[in-house]
Amino acid sequence: MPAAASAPAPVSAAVTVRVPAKVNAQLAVGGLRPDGFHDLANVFLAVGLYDEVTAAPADGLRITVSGPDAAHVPADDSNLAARAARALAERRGLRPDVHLHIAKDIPVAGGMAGGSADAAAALLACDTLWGGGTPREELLAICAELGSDVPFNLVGGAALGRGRGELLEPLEVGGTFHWVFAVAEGGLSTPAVYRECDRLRVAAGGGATTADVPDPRPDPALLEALRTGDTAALAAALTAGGSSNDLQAAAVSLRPSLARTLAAGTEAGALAALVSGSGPTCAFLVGDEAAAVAVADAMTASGTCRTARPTTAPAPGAHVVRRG
Ligand SMILES: C[C@@](CO)(OP(=O)(O)O)[C@H](O)COP(=O)(O)OP(=O)(O)OC[C@H]1O[C@@H](n2ccc(N)nc2=O)[C@H](O)[C@@H]1O
Ligand SMILES: Nc1ncnc2c1ncn2[C@@H]1O[C@H](COP(=O)(O)OP(=O)(O)O)[C@@H](O)[C@H]1O
Repeated sequence: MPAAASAPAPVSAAVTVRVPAKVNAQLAVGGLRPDGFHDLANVFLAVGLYDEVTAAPADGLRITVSGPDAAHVPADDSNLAARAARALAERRGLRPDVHLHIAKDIPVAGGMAGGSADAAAALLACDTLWGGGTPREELLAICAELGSDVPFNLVGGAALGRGRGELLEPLEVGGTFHWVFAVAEGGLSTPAVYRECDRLRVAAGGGATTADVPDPRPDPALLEALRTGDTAALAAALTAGGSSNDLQAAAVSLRPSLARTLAAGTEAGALAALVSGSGPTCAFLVGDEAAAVAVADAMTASGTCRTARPTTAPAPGAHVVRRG
């Protein structure tokens, strides 16, 4: 293999990409696969909490992080943004000479795909800094190698994720939905929550593998509610059969205090309450902006979360917001 070249003369001094968090409107979890992943029907919805990743030319690869949760984000090679820059540089035969600064606003280890978001943003920022031109399909393939959620963070909006979540079909959304996110103190480990889901299934008398668990399927009523922008219908679909999130029971089992957080949101007037992905962030669907502010205030006052953030969905995927 030829030696890696220095990065081409950058098109600008720095490129900043904004990238959204996500909530899983539905997370149907199939059985444990031989490769350690679970097949999913993952209805991703990008929400308006954002990280920004700035890529600037440097000698070697450097990571810095700012924001209230910065201390909980690794600033070394294990950072998903660093892994994204290395993966792209390797494909393009370049040295990963880049300083990545992550301005972090997405809760860390909160079930909102913050690390995946930074990986997608770093990929787009580096590609733009290094002259662009990597085909979208290739960027998506690199995203899928970095993690199951990363392709969705690149595309944003709403999408159905099949396979382990990386095989995306865009979904139509017919309106704006209002949400409040109750951010917990401390995170939950995604693999630990999947393991707990398997453990609970076995304890309930079933098995946990693909042979025992039915194929995960998207709920047609939930997809229709998204398509028509119908908040009441979405609330009904989110709570049908308890929760549209198959990881919710596992997250609550590992963090029993989440039951109180969910109840506090319902008491405050939320139309639906669910754990966001693997948690521990809890997501509350509300009717409008005024209700979002009221529920966020009530959640903060309830003492059942660290902070509460009102926002809307869908949000756009990773996109360049500044150059130079
Ligand atoms: C649960 C979800 C829901 O969108 O996200 P979070 O709520 O954590 O953000 C995702 O499935 C998380 O995706 P992501 O965080 O990208 O996971 P990956 O890095 O690909 O995998 C980390 C680990 O999670 C487990 N995993 C992940 C995806 C999947 N379909 N099945 C799994 O069992 C495996 O143990 C895997 O080793
Ligand atoms: N850029 C990053 N931002 C946040 N966490 C990161 C990042 N890179 C690696 N991590 C690691 O990934 C773990 C999961 O973080 P995150 O993606 O925010 O949560 P989740 O998988 O629950 O959505 C963190 O505990 C952290 O150690």
